[in-house]
Amino acid sequence: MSWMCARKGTTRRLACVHKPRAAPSSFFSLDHSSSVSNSSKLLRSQSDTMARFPSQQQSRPVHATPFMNHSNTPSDANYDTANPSYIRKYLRTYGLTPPRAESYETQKARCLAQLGLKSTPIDKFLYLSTLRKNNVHLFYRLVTDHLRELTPLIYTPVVGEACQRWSEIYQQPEGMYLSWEDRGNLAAVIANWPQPNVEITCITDGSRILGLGDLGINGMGIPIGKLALYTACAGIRPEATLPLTLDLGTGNKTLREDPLYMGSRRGKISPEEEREFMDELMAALTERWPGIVIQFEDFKNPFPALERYRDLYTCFNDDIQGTGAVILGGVINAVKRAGLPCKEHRAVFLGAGSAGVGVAKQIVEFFMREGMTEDEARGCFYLVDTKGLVTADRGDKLADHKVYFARQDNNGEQYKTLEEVIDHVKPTILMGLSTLGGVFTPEILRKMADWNTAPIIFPLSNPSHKSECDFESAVTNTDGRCLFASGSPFPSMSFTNSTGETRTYYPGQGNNMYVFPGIGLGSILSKAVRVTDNMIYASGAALSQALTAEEIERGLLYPDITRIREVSIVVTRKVMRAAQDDKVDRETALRTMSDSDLDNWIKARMYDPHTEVRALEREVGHLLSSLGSLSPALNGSSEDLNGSKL
Ligand SMILES: NC(=O)c1ccc[n+]([C@@H]2O[C@H](COP(=O)([O-])OP(=O)(O)OC[C@H]3O[C@@H](n4cnc5c(N)ncnc54)[C@H](O)[C@@H]3O)[C@@H](O)[C@H]2O)c1
Ligand SMILES: O=C(O)C[C@H](O)C(=O)O
Ligand SMILES: [Mg+2]
Repeated sequence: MSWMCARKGTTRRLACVHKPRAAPSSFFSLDHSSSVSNSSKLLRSQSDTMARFPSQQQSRPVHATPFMNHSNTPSDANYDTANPSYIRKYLRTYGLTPPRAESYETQKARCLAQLGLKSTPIDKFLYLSTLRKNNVHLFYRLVTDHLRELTPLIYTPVVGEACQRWSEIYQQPEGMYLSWEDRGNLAAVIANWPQPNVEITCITDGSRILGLGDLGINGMGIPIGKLALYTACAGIRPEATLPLTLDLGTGNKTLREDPLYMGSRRGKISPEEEREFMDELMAALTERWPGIVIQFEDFKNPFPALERYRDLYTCFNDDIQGTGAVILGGVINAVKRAGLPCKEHRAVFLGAGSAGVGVAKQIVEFFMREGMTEDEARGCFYLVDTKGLVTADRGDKLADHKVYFARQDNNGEQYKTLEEVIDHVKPTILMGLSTLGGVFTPEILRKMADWNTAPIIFPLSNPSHKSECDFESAVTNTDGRCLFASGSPFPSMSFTNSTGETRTYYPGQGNNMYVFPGIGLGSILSKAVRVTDNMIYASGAALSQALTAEEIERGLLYPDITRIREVSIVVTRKVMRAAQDDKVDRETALRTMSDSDLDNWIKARMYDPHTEVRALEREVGHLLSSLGSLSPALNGSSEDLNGSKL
């Protein structure tokens, strides 16, 4: 599916113009002099893309290695109070932590108690950031064991406030910043990243952070938060992730005038300059880490970059494609529950941006797979932007990505407001991807309930206060009949409907966090040379099938969030199968593996923070026994006091 070629039948190929600038020899006085070279030029073809992968590329290691922090010294995770004494001695941290080797449960109890002492969400966010820095394995043990409670603190909604206040609350380096001023030298700057084996990066330029607008480099919270979920939900090792924020200027004048703002004061660079910068960036990233998966996030206009790079690099755009897939998963289930055939659905989308168009296109694909023609499927969609219903004869120049959905059947009439559009369409599906909190008013919700037995209502804008309506309003104004999913989490609620039945209602969280971890891991493990449309679709379809009987019984549209790690394995497998079907996988030996063997193979490669100390113990044990020097003085076990044997 070509995002920039919205007019049917046209295929616009963008010329790849890349003019690397020579790095001044004095740019950095570092011993790594990998400035942009000829070999880092934008790769031009599939065979070039294949050539990026060394033929002997190793499978990712299953064993644990001591975690290295950003200055390439042993990180504070090596001071884990769960480490038994002989590990502390091996790591030379013996004596530097209190003597007792603690169980995970004890550690977690302390962390949760400390977290409870923090009174505001941002204080909790900062506490967790510091914990991740101080003891990465403990942080992930805590997060994976308390996903429901902690995800909102490290991701949406709290990450939204963290981004708005990033330059005020900044405490420590946690990712990489690349500036327009660094152009020509991006490879040299990237060489500063201390981790040698990066497998995935999440990149933003901060220009559309959630529904909060242009936040410039303050958007760094997003790549950090997303990559934390890659680790927590799909087990990509923390040190294999690179949060990356581009300082390409900001259109946010308030930020530029804020003395604490940590980015450049320039206005946003032009689209042409951005393209030049991105060309160099993509080449530099893949030059250093040939197998890297590149995820674009929260760019204001992400369509040109996706179109330009999708066939050249292993990359995807989470807001267009990840969101499309996750909502596809929820819609497949909602359509089934609503009981209407696809062809009888009419979907109104408030918001015709990256997410709106990305979601609509995935559902078109679903309707087509259910037997409709492309024109019939497309005809079910009514997109609304700031100027009203997107029509072909509206009189303004439509952005390329909207043209595909422009209505031609409006008989010259233009519908300017959401209310006018929904009265005209009487939709069965109402989607919100507009950044306009509360715009699905009680009146609109009641109309949806009048027109439909089971209205599908997905207010998907983030964070919570940008949601087009909250769960309570949707339930109460539809008499509990809506099929609901929101981008940010809402609590479940008890409600008595008009027939006097009281029950608990559970909101769905239609957030791309259900799919991007699996898309990323599937691409890494299959060593995909590209991320294809089938891989994206497969992630959403897999998600729709991942519910248990009990979850279906509870009326859920998405699996319970506490099962997300388990669900990510299935999503990963389906993404890998789609990569195999499309023959973009390089780990071809996996093609003949059975599904259950492949699941086990995936699982064995997932980072599990609970087994890190045990894995380290095994590694040190093997090392010492192979040296024949496993002396009693080096023995020890958890919950022993360590100090007795030196
Ligand atoms: N739930 C998820 O997983 C998920 C994923 C991606 C994006 N989102 C959310 O979706 C929202 C939109 O993201 P995007 O990337 O599409 O942004 P975008 O800027 O590309 O698109 C926003 C769209 O909303 C429209 N809009 C804005 N104000 C409007 C108004 N007053 N009336 C009518 N339309 C209006 C714009 O015209 C545009 O079409 C954000 O809040 C984002 O957080 C959610
Ligand atoms: O970041 C999220 O929570 C989802 C999505 O990518 C967004 O931009 O809102
Ligand atoms: Mg996003």
